[in-house]
Amino acid sequence: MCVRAPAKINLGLAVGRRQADGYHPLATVFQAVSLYEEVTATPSDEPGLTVSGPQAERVPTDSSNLALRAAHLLAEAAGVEPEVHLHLAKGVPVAGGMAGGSADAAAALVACDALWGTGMSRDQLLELGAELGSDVPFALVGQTAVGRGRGHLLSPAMSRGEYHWALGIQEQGLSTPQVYRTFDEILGGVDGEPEPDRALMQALRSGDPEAVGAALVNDLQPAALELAPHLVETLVVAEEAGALGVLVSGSGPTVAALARSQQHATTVAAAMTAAGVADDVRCAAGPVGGARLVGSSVAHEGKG
Ligand SMILES: C[C@](O)(CO)[C@H](O)COP(=O)(O)OP(=O)(O)OC[C@H]1O[C@@H](n2ccc(N)nc2=O)[C@H](O)[C@@H]1O
Ligand SMILES: Nc1ncnc2c1ncn2[C@@H]1O[C@H](COP(=O)(O)OP(=O)(O)OP(=O)(O)O)[C@@H](O)[C@H]1O
Repeated sequence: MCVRAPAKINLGLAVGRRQADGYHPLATVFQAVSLYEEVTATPSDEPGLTVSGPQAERVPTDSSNLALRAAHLLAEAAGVEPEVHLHLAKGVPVAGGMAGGSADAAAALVACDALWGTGMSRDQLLELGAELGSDVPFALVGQTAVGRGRGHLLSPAMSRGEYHWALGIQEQGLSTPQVYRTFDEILGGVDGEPEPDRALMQALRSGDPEAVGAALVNDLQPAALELAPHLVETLVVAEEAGALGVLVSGSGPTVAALARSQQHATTVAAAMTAAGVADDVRCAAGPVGGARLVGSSVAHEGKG
């Protein structure tokens, strides 16, 4: 079974004060974008995991891997043996703030569910996803959604139009817990429940990319910039190339620049490359759907 799951950009990320459980209450607006992880699940009496892609060597292949954890959690919930080999073809930057590991977990849940015929409901898969990580439920549903709680309680957000992004990727990732710790030190968050940005929600409803660009907001950005100050230059170069809005995605360090069109996204990406302010650049569009089956093992083998 082969399943594809998308990366995300947090168009808005409002972060409240750290709770007793160590997590922060969020009001985030996720958009799923067209960078994908592909997870292939094959029945095997020698369970294991292999990884391919440009940053494959940075991904753990032991039991800490989120995709393996997802397979084990599903097997336990369904009462089956986790006799599966997983292959991850990574298209999302590792530790980049775009939820690549979460996409792997979501894809592994859907692939193993199909392989084992567990018959889990969508809500059961979402619950298992939330146990694995705050961003996993969104990788299952995709499109545009508001995330509350730890980011795992989703409601669909009205959004019109297609959005084109230029992404500035860094070789050196940022640790999500460390970015939240730095946020605690320098800002701390406000008391009470954070709310999604009204201007952003309105801009998405009207499908106005200029207004969406102007409303992009990330409370974690100052913390990410504290830990990786060179990202300021990446933001400035993208802005000067005419981006409608620029921000650090989630916990960073990937910089997301909203462009006017697909062609303009290529121009902004080229400006980041020329200025040497990103180790790699990619273009992507959103919103796109969540984790879905793209082939069975028979079709996969047929392709050689
Ligand atoms: C930055 C975001 O990507 C924005 O969507 C997410 O908040 C992070 O989601 P994630 O990587 O799936 O995070 P998890 O695996 O659930 O948590 C990793 C760590 O991030 C911190 N964390 C995460 C989510 C949250 N609402 N508050 C937090 O403080 C905690 O230190 C936690 O131990
Ligand atoms: N399948 C996986 N792919 C990548 N990293 C994984 C995976 N499983 C566990 N990890 C570990 O998790 C860390 C964060 O990985 P990930 O690529 O999901 O970060 P991220 O995109 O910044 O996450 P988020 O945006 O959800 O905070 C990695 O540095 C790695 O040690």
